[in-house]
Amino acid sequence: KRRNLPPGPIPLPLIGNLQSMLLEKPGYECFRRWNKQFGDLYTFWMGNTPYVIVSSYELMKETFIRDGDTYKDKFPQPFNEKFRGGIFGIIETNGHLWNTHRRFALSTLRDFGLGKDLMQEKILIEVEDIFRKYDAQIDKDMEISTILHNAIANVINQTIFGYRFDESNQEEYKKLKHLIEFQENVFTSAKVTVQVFAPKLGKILPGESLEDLMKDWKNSFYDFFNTQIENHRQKIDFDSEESQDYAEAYLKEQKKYEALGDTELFSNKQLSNTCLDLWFAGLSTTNTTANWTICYVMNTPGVLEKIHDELDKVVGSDRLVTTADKNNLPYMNAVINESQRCTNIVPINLFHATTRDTVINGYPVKKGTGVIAQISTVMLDEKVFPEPYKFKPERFIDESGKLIKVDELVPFSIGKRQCPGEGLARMELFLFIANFFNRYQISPSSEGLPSIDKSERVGVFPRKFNAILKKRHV
Ligand code: HEM
Repeated sequence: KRRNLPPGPIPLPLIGNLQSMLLEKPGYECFRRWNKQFGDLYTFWMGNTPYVIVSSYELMKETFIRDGDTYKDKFPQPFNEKFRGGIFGIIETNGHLWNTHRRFALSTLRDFGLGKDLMQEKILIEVEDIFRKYDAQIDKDMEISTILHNAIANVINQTIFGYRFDESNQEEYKKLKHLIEFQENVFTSAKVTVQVFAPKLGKILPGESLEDLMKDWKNSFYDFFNTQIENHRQKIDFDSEESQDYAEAYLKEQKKYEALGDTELFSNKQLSNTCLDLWFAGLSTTNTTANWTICYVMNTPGVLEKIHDELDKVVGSDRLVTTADKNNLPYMNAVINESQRCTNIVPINLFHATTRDTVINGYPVKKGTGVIAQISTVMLDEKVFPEPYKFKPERFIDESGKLIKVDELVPFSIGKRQCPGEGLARMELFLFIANFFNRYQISPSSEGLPSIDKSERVGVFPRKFNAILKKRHV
């Protein structure tokens, strides 16, 4: 089976090369090594399945961008199909279903004011809310990450279902947070990773089966999404032009399609799964990045002072920082860029499949072969980012103090599947982080600095940490 594929590390029976990823946490170091050993293109085996790894920006441009249609499908994962009861949503679907729903999600996000003031207003309500919560504990040793998580959950839930998690529904929020943490802890363990990606080996491992582990968790999530959708269905006014949230917009679109006799494309199952995709993809990613940004800044001498210097020159008070300030805050943007690069949330990107027979770097690659744009190693390439494990925002600033655009900064991936939430995520990261540092001086709690060690788990997850905040403008 290996003969015609680009050469790569020798796979072991049943597990393939998965063990390297699991042993070298958080999971990208083996890919960096193989990149040096085999070059920009090699084959990595997850269980019995080969994936062709594209591992330089230049080759990604040639494949995923210039020949985007060839790389736009997702490689089917039986686990996902079992979990969802079919192939639904945006992340896992292909063809017309995927294309229609991706476009619908993008245009709905745009209608909700992404790039305009409407979305900013929603995020700034959350910024003011976290200020109230942090202000109540000023000068005390306090937990930083939960308040931030609640705010980011509010932005996505407001966008999808039109309401926030405030004092009145904290129980619901806590339950959801618990489910997300369960996913972050259990579903990323070595055993579960083997069960998902090397199922033949996974089946013979002792302990709970994947199905048993998944059952309650899956039911609780779908219950939440289905309840929200049912509530919307009961309240919806199909005659109103404007929609308040994604679920409402979807139900209206569903009605239009039904009137044309199509009950498949905008189905109920597709709605709950699209909500699941947006909710998950929108919350964990943004929260993890924002959370690590604070950790990196606290751990890197000199950065906080530079952030404050710039904010004092440009903002100069405790007024809210808005997107209108963004272009005047190059250092702040550089901090966020560097944080996205260092946080590097996906040690291995999502699994694509070729839509036709093709040739990459002279190797014939058959239609339906797994192919991955290895973005995490591109962002750790020392030729582009010297001392890649060091947090150095200056690498994004030129001699005249301007922000430099570096093509190899690709946290949102590239090509036809590039993250559709990028605009929202960027806006959130800027508004939450710039406002946080503008309002507060942060210092370590009695427990010391938050950890930036990633060697405990496969994957990158938010840190729980305490710190002491003081107001900078009194
Ligand atoms: C810092 C924040 C975020 C990062 C780093 C991030 C990163 C990514 C990456 C690497 C992919 C995989 C692309 C590929 O298959 O090549 C992706 C896909 C996706 N993201 Fe994000 N994302 C973020 C925030 C968001 C937000 C806020 C949303 C929703 C509002 C979102 C929704 C999605 C969806 C639906 C996909 C699947 C797209 C498709 O398959 O067509 N993401 N994201």
